[in-house]
Amino acid sequence: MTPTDVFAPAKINLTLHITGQRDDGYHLLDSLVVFAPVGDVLRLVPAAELSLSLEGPEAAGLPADGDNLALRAAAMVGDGQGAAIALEKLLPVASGIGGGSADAAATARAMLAAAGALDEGGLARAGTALLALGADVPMCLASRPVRVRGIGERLEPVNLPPLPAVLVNPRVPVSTPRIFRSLTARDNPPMPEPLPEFPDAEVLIAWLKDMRNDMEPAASALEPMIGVVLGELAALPGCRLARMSGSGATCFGLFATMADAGAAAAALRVARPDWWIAEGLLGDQQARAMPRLG
Ligand SMILES: C[C@@](CO)(OP(=O)(O)O)[C@H](O)COP(=O)(O)OP(=O)(O)OC[C@H]1O[C@@H](n2ccc(N)nc2=O)[C@H](O)[C@@H]1O
Ligand SMILES: Nc1ncnc2c1ncn2[C@@H]1O[C@H](COP(=O)(O)OP(=O)(O)O)[C@@H](O)[C@H]1O
Repeated sequence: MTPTDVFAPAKINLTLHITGQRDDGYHLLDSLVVFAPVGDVLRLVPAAELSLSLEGPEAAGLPADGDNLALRAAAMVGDGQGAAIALEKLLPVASGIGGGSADAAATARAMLAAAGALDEGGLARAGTALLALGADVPMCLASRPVRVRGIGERLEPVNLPPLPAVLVNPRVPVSTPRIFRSLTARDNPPMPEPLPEFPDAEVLIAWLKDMRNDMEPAASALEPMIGVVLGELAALPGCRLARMSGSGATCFGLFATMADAGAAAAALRVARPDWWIAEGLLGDQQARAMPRLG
């Protein structure tokens, strides 16, 4: 293995319909998922054994041992290969944007690449195995716009126009199982089948307004700060839609242009210096930086 840098982009659930529950308690989803140009960065260097070091502004409190999802993924797909993994943690933890799953997926891609197995078959096998680490891992392995069903293992690529967005986390960690447990309805309608065509961002945003995140009411009830974030995002000039991602607390605002999104993010940074705020084009394949191999 030569030193390898990989990008682990944030996952955004543009929609998150909870459509049922399996006998084992896991919930069935129907979710439109895109990836953001903001994410964690990992460097893998050849070594005799697997090890992990953590750095970056969001690393505090993360496990650096065998509980870390990056290390667990490396052990599961690495076929005995060693690697010194340096994780620069830039995404807030437990925030509805799948940072741990993204780290696991990015590490797995790098290990597969090193083993010469970064192909459709290798990725599919890794997705099946790594579902045990988190229902978000298969979608993070895809790292492109997808419609996600099942508990997170059924993926269908979709073509979406890139969406100018502002991401906001009010620094309230949210436990995913806790929000799932507190849902009052678990049999909500899915998205339409098939999905319509989305010729541009305006059409997509108009359609998204009729869709939902079914975890948003329960999460906002447990963490009222989520409602505050949604209100402040919606009030920013040019914001077309404000919604929560995943089980929260990160929310996104969608805008017509990146100029609007940038101005909104700048204004919010002044008003809310303690919040985690990022802007960028969601689902922009040009901005996708993974894997940067070699
Ligand atoms: C809600 C979503 C939407 O993308 O995102 P996040 O909020 O985590 O980002 C995911 O489904 C979360 O996936 P992930 O965070 O990987 O969940 P896991 O670690 O597999 O599961 C944590 C717990 O959430 C519950 N869980 C998870 C996924 C699912 N489809 N149904 C569930 O009921 C289970 O109680 C499980 O024990
Ligand atoms: N590399 C990692 N990055 C983030 N969280 C991790 C990682 N490894 C293990 N975890 C654990 O996984 C849990 C979920 O974290 P995360 O993936 O950030 O949540 P979410 O999907 O809600 O954004 C946290 O409790 C955290 O301690």
